Amino acid sequence: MSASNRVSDTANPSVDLSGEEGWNEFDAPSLVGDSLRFVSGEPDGNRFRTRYYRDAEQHLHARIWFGPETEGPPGHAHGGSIAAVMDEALGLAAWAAGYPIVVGNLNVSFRAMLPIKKVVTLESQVVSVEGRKVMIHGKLFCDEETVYAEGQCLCITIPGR
Ligand SMILES: CCCCCCCCCCCCCC(=O)SCCNC(=O)CCNC(=O)[C@H](O)C(C)(C)COP(=O)(O)OP(=O)(O)OC[C@H]1O[C@@H](n2cnc3c(N)ncnc32)[C@H](O)[C@@H]1OP(=O)(O)O
Repeated sequence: MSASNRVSDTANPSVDLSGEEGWNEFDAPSLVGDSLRFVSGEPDGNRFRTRYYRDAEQHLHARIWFGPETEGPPGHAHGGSIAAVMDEALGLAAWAAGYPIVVGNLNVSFRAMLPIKKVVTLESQVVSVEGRKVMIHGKLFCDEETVYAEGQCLCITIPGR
């Protein structure tokens, strides 16, 4: 990487994470404290910037900026960065729906390369609850034609929460 690229990568761009009409901002830290620091801990940083919302049906959505420090393949997000976002957001979706969980199993399908320095949308849905097993599905996309990743997340409720 050239020195000039490095300079532009460390600049602090302003990023628009605003939601859609009908979405209400969701105060995730008030629910789960510091547990979101790994992905969401640096709101002005160059890795991820995230903002969570819920719609009228209480489904969790997010606007997520994949910054230059998420890079894997040149110009595109590292698969692990996408998996980390899925882990946090789909786990949080279960918590937001009232299930205190940890993630037991997470499958991520990488459908298209995700350009860095781009804001994408995550949507999620609780698809089933059987005993302690809560299944959440989600996808990362920028429009109907462009889905970057899909996730299926099996969450297991933890006792005493
Ligand atoms: C402490 C929390 C603080 C706040 C956190 C805020 C989070 C914020 C948002 C989150 C962001 C971050 C999110 C994160 O990063 S969470 C961090 C990453 N996840 C972990 O570290 C979890 C590690 N694993 C465990 O702790 C245990 O294995 C758990 C608790 C998951 C289950 O062990 P436990 O001994 O308790 O239960 P059990 O073994 O009797 O199983 C019970 C049932 O579940 C089924 N099963 C279990 N595992 C799997 C599996 N892998 N695939 C398929 N099925 C599985 C099992 O068959 C059984 O089903 P059934 O036989 O009844 O039908």
